[in-house]
Amino acid sequence: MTVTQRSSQAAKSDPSVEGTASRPATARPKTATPFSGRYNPKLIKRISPETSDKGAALSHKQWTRMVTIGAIAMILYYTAKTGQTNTIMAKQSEVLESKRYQNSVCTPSYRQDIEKVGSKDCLPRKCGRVIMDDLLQESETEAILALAKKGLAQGGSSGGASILDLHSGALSQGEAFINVYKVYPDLFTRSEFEVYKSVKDRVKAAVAEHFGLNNDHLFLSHPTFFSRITAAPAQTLHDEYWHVHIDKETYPSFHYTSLLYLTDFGIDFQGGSFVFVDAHDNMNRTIEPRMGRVSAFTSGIENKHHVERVTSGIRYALTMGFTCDPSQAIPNPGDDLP
Ligand SMILES: O=C(O)CCC(=O)C(=O)O
Ligand SMILES: [Fe+2]
Repeated sequence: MTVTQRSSQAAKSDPSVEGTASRPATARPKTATPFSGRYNPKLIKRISPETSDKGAALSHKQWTRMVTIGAIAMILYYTAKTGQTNTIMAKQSEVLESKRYQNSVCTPSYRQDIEKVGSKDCLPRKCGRVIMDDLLQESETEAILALAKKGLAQGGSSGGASILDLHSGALSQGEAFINVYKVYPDLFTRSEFEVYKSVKDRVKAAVAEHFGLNNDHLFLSHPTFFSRITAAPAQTLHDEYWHVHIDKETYPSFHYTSLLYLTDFGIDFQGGSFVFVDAHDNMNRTIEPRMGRVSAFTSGIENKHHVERVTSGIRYALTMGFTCDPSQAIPNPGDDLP
């Protein structure tokens, strides 16, 4: 699947989201045919208000009122039921020409945690989230996807979610994990590790730049892993990726989380959107995965999120965690190759 094959449709409506416009991935052919019924604008001039409702059981005005009341009632019903409304921060079908971001206030405990374990140069200028579509080249993303596919093909969870951690070697197999380096010591090449390191370095520098950190005081941390998600039913708790969570609680060393998407929502898989669950304004903010799209966010309570269940196809992504705590830093995989 190449970038140009992806469909296009740009949308940006959340006023709290900042950043630049996007461009459609490709031009979508105009397929809409004019509506030929009585509300076709071309017909309006020919229908006078006096004659337009002649013979109708309900007048135009009454219909409009009924439809409006019905729509309001439905919106109120769903909002009251879930308490949340939804907006899309980045659609799969749009290409962000530069970063799109949303700032938020850091909680005191998040800042205190960084102050306790790391440099003050690792404190964010602001908390929040950012999405970038132009950080990596298509060839790099393709190489990373090929690496992920090759590694994950050697194992695989019996449920819907498999992981491959190139740092520890953990690879899902059945209902447990194997160490891929023990079972397949020569699986990955030096050049594969090099492209992985180069992508990681670029993402890390972009995280440092966006949040206003000194990159030398930010470190890659555990767990950093590839995920492959299918619609297969979960067999163990490891397969239940869809729960709402806070990364700082799930992965205590994380201060910043980044995600690199390797396949496309709506094309390679259905479902599987990433959703920020914002309590301050009862809003769910969705990022639709797009190949090569990078998102990053501060890992505290301000960025509660979950992944929607994948309903078909295969979703590949790379989760990379960054910490301010030098004692939690992990080395690059392949550094010990002869
Ligand atoms: O794959 C994603 O989009 C997010 C994964 C996630 O939330 C996590 O690994 O903590
Ligand atoms: Fe997460």
